[in-house]
Amino acid sequence: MHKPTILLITKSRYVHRMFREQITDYFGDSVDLVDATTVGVSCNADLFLASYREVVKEWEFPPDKLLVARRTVDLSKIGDLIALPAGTKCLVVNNSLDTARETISCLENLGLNLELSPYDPTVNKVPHDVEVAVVAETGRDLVPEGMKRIVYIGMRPIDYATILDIGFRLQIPIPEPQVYSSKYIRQIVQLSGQLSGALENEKDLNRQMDAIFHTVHDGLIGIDKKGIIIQANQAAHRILGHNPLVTPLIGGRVQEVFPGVSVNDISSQETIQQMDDRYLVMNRTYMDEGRLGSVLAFQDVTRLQKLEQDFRKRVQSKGLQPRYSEDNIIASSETMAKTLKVMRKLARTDRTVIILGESGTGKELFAHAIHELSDRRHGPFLPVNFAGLPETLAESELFGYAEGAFTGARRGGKPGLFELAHNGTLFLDEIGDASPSIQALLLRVLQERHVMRVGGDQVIPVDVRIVAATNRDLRELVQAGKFRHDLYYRLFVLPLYIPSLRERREDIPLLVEHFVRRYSAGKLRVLPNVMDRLVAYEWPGNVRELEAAAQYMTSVAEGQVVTSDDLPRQLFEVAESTEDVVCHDEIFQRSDLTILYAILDSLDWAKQHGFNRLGRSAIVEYACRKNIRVSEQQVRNRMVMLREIGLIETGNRRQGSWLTAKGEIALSRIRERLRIIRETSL
Ligand SMILES: Nc1ncnc2c1ncn2[C@@H]1O[C@H](COP(=O)(O)OP(=O)(O)OP(=O)(O)O)[C@@H](O)[C@H]1O
Repeated sequence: MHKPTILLITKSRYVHRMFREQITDYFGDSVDLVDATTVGVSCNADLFLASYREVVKEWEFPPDKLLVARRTVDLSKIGDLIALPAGTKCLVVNNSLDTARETISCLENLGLNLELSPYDPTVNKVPHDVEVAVVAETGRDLVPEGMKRIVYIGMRPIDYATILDIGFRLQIPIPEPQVYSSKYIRQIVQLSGQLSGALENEKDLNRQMDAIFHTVHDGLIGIDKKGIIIQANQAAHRILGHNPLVTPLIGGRVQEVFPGVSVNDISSQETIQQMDDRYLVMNRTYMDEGRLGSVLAFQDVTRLQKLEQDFRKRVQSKGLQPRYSEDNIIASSETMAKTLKVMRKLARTDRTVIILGESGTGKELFAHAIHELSDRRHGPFLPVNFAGLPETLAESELFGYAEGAFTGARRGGKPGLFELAHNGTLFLDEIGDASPSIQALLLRVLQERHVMRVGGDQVIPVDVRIVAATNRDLRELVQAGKFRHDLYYRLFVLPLYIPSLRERREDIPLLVEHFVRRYSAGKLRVLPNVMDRLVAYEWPGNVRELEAAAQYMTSVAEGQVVTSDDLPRQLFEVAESTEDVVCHDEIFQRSDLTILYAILDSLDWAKQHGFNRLGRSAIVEYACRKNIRVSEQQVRNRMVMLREIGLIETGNRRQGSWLTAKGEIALSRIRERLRIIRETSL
């Protein structure tokens, strides 16, 4: 399994080190971290994580791969800042003006009652009345002279939302997100504890707490010793669904606002509490052992829990699904070698691919291989088969539905396959069977690259690669008015044709051996005359039918070999009539086998390239290109013999020859024989 790589783009090595430590804390060694200062920014990473916004002006990134980390402040380090008298003028020093401004906005978000201004290291001018420098991360050496006091607030860590974003983008599980979010709550509570120690009376405490309380995202409630709420921030009102002007929390009993939760049992140890159908992470810190009351901190983690559940489900379903790669495609024929070569090229383009071929030729196998060879291989691969999909279900399967979209709709709605395949590949199998209304919806999403859930009003952008497949003639369906021509052109970007098994009979022995080995656990082998019959058969159901035949033969065979008595019924009829041809052992023993091969192969080449027939001189030229030296006379003699045994035919007026069905079979047998001779003579 490929390990995703994150390229860290930071301005200083301290920040780089902190990013590295923090990401490793969360994701362990499931990601590789690379430093942009060592490898440069052009490296082929799965995600570019930058510590500053202006990075986009410096380099061009694939937009879906760049993430500018949102940063927060380390709450455990700002105790000294809180203890400063209200209104103190401070200079915030960072290694650039922009980062200093960012730090200020983080501190202001905490509601600190200080006058903070950024320090510009390039100007080096300090307002005369400022005596306190607030130093974040890398500004230590830049503090201007004349400062009476320096307050260090440490590194600004990556915020939790960014960590989640990284996990989702790279599809790596994030262990127990709620534990990390509650770490944050614990810090807030510790801070409140520090405050209570630093401040003497309840009035001061309230004033300072007010400052911190209002802009943090966690619900905070100050409770007096009798259990009455004396302070509550906006987040607490929002989380509990109280309008502070209509039903303020202040003055109420704490127990009443948390129905079903035993508030008295909550301690400084954070716990997850269920309140109706929601989940809250809560803890409570007693100040001065409860004499000054307590602070209850809480956060609504219903969404996080749901995200986590969805994520796990997704990872699990991904894990349960068989994933095939190119290695699972068994083939030795030249035709398939060419097909595989084209597939590898198409796979790397990220464009829509449509796989065409008869039923059972391995189209789904190829779709998997394309995904595995593409840059999206770490993302999901989701198949949807339109042949068996009832029209009534198709829309909600593909696009999901919003909560309350219809009676019985699941709470919170359900994501559709397009959403789930985000950053991965969606395999639209049997696309020719999609109903007209589904075709219209597919067209829209392929044009607009976003979806809207059924009954929803939100536009959800999706980054999905489409691989479609069909065994029907789509062009014919378009002409018959059964398939939209605009969708046809959207899908028909990169077609990949998978040849039928009878067009590549050389693959048959290899496939038979493979499946017989698999279904007999290596105990059975196939007799040569049985193999001849299998090669001669037309295989209308292609590899799927061959696999089923192997299952049948290995079930009925006795002893260690598969005999002609073990062949499935459909093979009896055809095999009898062609056996005399393919068992021409004397052909294989002939010393001029390569000449016979050159003649048959040239006629096969002609057929593949749309020529109905080929003349003698063209056959000689073809043989020459294959390094087989042969005269026109020699070709003429051999062609007489091949005509007599029915492998080729020649037009009445002798204007060229072509390969018969028997000739095709003989050719694949000769190819196989030559391959064995080549391999054994090496
Ligand atoms: N070249 C191959 N090597 C090994 N197994 C193969 C090969 N081609 C097909 N198969 C197997 O044959 C079966 C049918 O293949 P698959 O479902 O990919 O065909 P398909 O073209 O998608 O069929 P349909 O059009 O009916 O959906 C599968 O079990 C697949 O693993």
